[in-house]
Amino acid sequence: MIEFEHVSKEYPGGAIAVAEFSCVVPSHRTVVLVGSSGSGKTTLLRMVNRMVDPTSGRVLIDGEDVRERDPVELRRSIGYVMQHGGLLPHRTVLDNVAAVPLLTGAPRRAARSAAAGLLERVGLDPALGRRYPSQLSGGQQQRVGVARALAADPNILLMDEPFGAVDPIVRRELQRELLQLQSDLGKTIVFVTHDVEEAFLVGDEVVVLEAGAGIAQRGAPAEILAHPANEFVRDFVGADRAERRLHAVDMDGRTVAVDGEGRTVGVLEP
Ligand SMILES: Nc1ncnc2c1ncn2[C@@H]1O[C@H](COP(=O)(O)OP(=O)(O)OP(=O)(O)O)[C@@H](O)[C@H]1O
Repeated sequence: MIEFEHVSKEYPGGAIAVAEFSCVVPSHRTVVLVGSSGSGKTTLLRMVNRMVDPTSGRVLIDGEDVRERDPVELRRSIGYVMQHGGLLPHRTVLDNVAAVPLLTGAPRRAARSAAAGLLERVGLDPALGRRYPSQLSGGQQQRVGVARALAADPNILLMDEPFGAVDPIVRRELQRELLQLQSDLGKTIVFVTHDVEEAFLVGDEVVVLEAGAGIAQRGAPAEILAHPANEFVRDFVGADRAERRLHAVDMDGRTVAVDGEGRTVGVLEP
């Protein structure tokens, strides 16, 4: 479990990125922080692995203040996936995935064979392990980023716009694969995105942020869509958009769902 307790962050120069943010991320759940650019999402994420220390307030992991932990050891114990993969360009894919286990003393052979297994787990041919990151597509690089984050078998995964740099079709595939992975592995995931559709797809819970990481609403996707807390959330999640407004139409004994633009989007199960 991760707890943010009244955390604030003022950067040198006076930018208040986060103001008094409190939130609990339950173990084995995916909580998505969604908000527009500059709302403080990355700052919050980086407080968990101490890449950013809050100006005030605390972040606790399983009850322990992260400031009690050694930052390097803490970072190695938490998986972190960045938008552009963050892979080391001069290391092979396999060595990128094995990097943290090697740093923490795993034998080379075991680390590499575990890394090959992780490549398969994220849907890549282990033969790609011999290539360098620049010899992979954007989607493949993101998969390597996920494999690398999983390599130390962390309980916590931090994902910062992990699929932001790939085309929409690959993005959809990666999102689905993450859901599958999560149903197998049950990590505690904090996922940052500015894309509401992505937030609703991958999140067990979604936290909609305003400027300064103010919580506009927090809840399951269905709760937020059904009962947006205010105009800001209603607008942000597009609750009134035509494709979200479905109605039922009888069609020869079956009921089909039709959206606000008249498009048939599915059949309701009896
Ligand atoms: N190192 C820094 N020094 C000064 N100001 C910063 C620093 N990092 C972030 N900020 C400011 O803090 C605010 C929040 O930034 P943050 O990156 O956390 O937002 P975000 O929601 O992740 O944005 P994006 O979606 O654009 O990545 C912004 O106004 C940003 O300019």
